[in-house]
Amino acid sequence: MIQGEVGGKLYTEPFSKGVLSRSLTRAEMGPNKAYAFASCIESKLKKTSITLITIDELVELIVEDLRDEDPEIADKYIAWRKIKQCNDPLIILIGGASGVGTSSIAFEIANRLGIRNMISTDMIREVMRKIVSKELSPVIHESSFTAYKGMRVPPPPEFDDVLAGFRDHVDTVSVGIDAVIERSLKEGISIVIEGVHIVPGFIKKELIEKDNVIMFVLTLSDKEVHKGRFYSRCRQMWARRPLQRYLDNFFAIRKTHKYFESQARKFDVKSIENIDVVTTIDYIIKNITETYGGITNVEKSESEGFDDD
Ligand SMILES: Nc1ncnc2c1ncn2[C@@H]1O[C@H](COP(=O)(O)OP(=O)(O)O)[C@@H](O)[C@H]1O
Ligand SMILES: O=C(O)[C@@H](COP(=O)(O)O)OP(=O)(O)O
Repeated sequence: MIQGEVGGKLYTEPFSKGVLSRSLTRAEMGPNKAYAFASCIESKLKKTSITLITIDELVELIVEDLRDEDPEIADKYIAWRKIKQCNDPLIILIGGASGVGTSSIAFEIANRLGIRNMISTDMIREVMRKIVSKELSPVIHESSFTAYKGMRVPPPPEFDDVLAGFRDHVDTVSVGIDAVIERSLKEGISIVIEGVHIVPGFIKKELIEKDNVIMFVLTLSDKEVHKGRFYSRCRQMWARRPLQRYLDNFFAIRKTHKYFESQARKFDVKSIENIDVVTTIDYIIKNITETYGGITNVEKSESEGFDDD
């Protein structure tokens, strides 16, 4: 039996190969290998006369064997456990101009960390559009990069139209994003929020200053690579968004991209060139472990938003 602790209370449960292999896949071990490894750990436990082992002792045993099997996976497993053991819910914000890959990366990060809640800011905006009429806020009824077309009073000539519209659009949607963050903190739910509206400088200061609210910005400095992402996105069978619209507005989208870069610098938000998915994910996980993983060390329960493994 395994002995763990939740909120100061001890509990015991049988060893499960399924639970352990799921944790190992979070550390990027292939599913078959993970199941085989978990079976070896089970046999090892059966061979000893120990009938009760604490979670910490079990983890020590796993890490020892993992180090022999694959040191890189051992490090990833340790990093993942560190994040999972923190007391507070984790709010991960991933922003970037349209097409840079925020939804793809957010999905992978949520998977890796076992976070079951994820929302795109496009969805938050869609709810807001039902509440706020086009007459009242024309900008949020546009895309972020065409928002300038909805501005009732055009910006003074010294301002860039696209960026003035973008800022207005993001500022409005940020009210909804703040609400999702506040609710997640109140309920103790970990969540990944992603999209073009996650812009440094726009989320409420008191929220973004929390250690467990962590923002990243994705970039693609090569504009041809960026353009290519719209082609690959629109090739997917289920994609319903017309390629031409993004190509026609590509110049405006690049302006917002530049704005993301400068805001990230100004507000000291980590920005990552999203060239290779694995590199981007590893960077984000490493960063979260370093900035947040070392804070507290109380076992998390399932209700706090992570998968129970
Ligand atoms: N690191 C990456 N390497 C290669 N392709 C990527 C990467 N990140 C995203 N993509 C692809 O680029 C396209 C746009 O990504 P998506 O996540 O939809 O962007 P966004 O949500 O920022 O608009 C998708 O087809 C996606 O599969
Ligand atoms: O407003 C915008 O910039 C895009 C963001 O979506 P992503 O490209 O980031 O998914 O939404 P759209 O109006 O094109 O549906």
